[in-house]
Amino acid sequence: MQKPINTPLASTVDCHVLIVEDEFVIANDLSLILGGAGYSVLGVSESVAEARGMIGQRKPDMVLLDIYLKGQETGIDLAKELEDSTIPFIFISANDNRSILEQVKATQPSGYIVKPFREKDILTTLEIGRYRHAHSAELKLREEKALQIALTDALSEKEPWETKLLKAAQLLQPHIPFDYLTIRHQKAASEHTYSYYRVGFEEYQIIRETDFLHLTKTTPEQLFRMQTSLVFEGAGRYNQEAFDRLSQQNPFIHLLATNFRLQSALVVPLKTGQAETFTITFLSRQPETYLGRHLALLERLEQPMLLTLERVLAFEEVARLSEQLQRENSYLLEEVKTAANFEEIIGTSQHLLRVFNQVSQVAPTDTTVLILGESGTGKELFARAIHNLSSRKDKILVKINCAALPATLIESELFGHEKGAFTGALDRRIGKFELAKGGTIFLDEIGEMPLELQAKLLRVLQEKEIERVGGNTLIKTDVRVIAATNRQLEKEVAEGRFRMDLYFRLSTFPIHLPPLRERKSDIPLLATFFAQKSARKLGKPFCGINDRVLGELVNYSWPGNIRELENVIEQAVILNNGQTPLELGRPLVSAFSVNLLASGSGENGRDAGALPSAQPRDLLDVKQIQQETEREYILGILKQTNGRIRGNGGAAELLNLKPTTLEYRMEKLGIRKVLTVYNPDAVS
Ligand SMILES: Nc1ncnc2c1ncn2[C@@H]1O[C@H](COP(=O)(O)OP(=O)(O)OP(=O)(O)O)[C@@H](O)[C@H]1O
Repeated sequence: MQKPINTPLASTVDCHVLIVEDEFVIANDLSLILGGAGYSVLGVSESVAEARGMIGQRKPDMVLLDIYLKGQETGIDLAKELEDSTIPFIFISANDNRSILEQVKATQPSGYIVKPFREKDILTTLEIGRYRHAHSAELKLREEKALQIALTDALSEKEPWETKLLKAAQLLQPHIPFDYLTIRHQKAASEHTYSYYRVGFEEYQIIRETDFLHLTKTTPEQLFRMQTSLVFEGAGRYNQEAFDRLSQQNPFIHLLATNFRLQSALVVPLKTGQAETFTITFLSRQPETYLGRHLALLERLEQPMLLTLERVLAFEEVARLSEQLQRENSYLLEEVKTAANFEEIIGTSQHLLRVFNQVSQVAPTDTTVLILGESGTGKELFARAIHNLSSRKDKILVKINCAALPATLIESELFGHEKGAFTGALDRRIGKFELAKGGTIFLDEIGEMPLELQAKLLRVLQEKEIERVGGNTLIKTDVRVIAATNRQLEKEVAEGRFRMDLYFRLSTFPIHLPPLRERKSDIPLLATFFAQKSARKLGKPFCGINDRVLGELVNYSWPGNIRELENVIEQAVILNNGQTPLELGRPLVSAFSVNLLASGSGENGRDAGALPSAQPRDLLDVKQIQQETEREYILGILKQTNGRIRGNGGAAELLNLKPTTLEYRMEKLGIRKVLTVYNPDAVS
């Protein structure tokens, strides 16, 4: 419940009264009456201009005001200014013309005394006037305090800015009227404008940028240019000619004025300590809406609003950072799982030593690196090594597999998106490029990137700027890019699936990782390393690898490269009793063949088995190896299904192929269908 208002009036000595009266005798009379009652008379002015001068020197606590004065201006003109400056005034006039009285009433005087007057009339009206003024001043103060609290609450709510600011606008309306309100929020690298159009008593239409462009027939570029030319250094009110001038100087205000028939404005820029600015512009259809008291109210609200905004922004920043931290954290957890130090790259073959040299050369620079090599040759491992040997090693390495995401999602995954950028974009999300700030981004399977996105990636590499999906601002990036592919990018370029310009941009420093079959001397080392690692993981003793087994490993062609070797050894360790040297648990049939089979079946329109006959020698060898591997793999599956091709659990189903396609491939690979009963000796 509110406390009853009972403000004691200041003593008459402390009440300074200005008399604005051009008749000397009356003015003198008034001075004597006031002086006799103990009031301090500030002075007597004969004209509005003179009164203004005196008020400028010292603000009176009360003005006794005649209507007709010396000069052009009347007491009513001055009354408007007094009201605006919240100086109470009492009219003293002999005028009883009705229209004049109407005008007098509109100025909300604290009293009205008709000439000729008695001393008693003057002193009583003065007393009542002072009391009413003090009373309403306190009421206003309370109202203002309540407004301040309500604004703080509205702005602190956990809602989007658009909703919060609408609530704040609704709260301000009874105090500062407007027909159109725009709030422009500028940050270092981005900005957003919120606009509200009053369409009913308490009804507002949110004017979003697209609506605005449509309504005003403007292009986004034009709007951006107009808005950026709009700079308000301080608060100001613009009525009548001042508004016309503002609108002439300022194309954005002009656009608003013509499209929404606006005629006056009140502007206040709020600059936060985080170097963000909120420029609030109230606009009205009336030519003289904004008074000094509106501006004064805004100036009084400025500090509390700034404090609230700074707090809310700081809170948002903390939330953003903690989200970033959480993301980084989940990456780091993944990192722990896949951690691989440079020392853990095993191999002493000439091929590998050459790669080590290249890695040490390029790692400390910020150069983009393209790692080429078959699947499982260690591309990711080397990407991590490059990151770990660079000055960015204490920052995050973010990996993105371009083949694992649907084309429609890669862009948002890489660059992030704004809320509402597409169906399902419920929140703003930062992309991997932003996440990798200061660190490295590893774009695995770059050859799978859709053409349209390749253009955007090229721009990012050249300009070092990204744009979120659905966003309209460019964000600076500081990220080193390492890309990898198992495709022959030159062939992809020749066939129009990969942009040549991006290829050249990426291949500034290419590193070719040799397939395992070309560095057989590393196989025993790697096998022993993986066996020890698995044994440690499983808590088993390791008794070495049988020589015969090592021989088998060295002679195998390893189409799945090191990953396949690692899997084979891990299985062998699982099956090993921990007391005898390692034996292979199964014949060497490559799991990697699934990929070959898939690409060979023409799913992506890329037939691995359909190389043109004029290929160089080494490519033909590859083709033979692929066919051999595919043959082995199909045989392996047929063994599992006891030779059954069709139906539930048949080889075609396991291979995710149509039975006729499988039969066709089997025929091509020389596998005959007589294999109906599993006979391990016959197949291995
Ligand atoms: N020289 C090496 N020493 C030790 N481990 C290795 C070596 N090269 C690769 N590996 C291991 O082999 C596995 C496959 O390597 P990685 O994932 O880096 O290959 P990739 O070329 O990126 O494969 P893909 O093209 O299929 O993504 C990983 O477990 C990696 O740790």
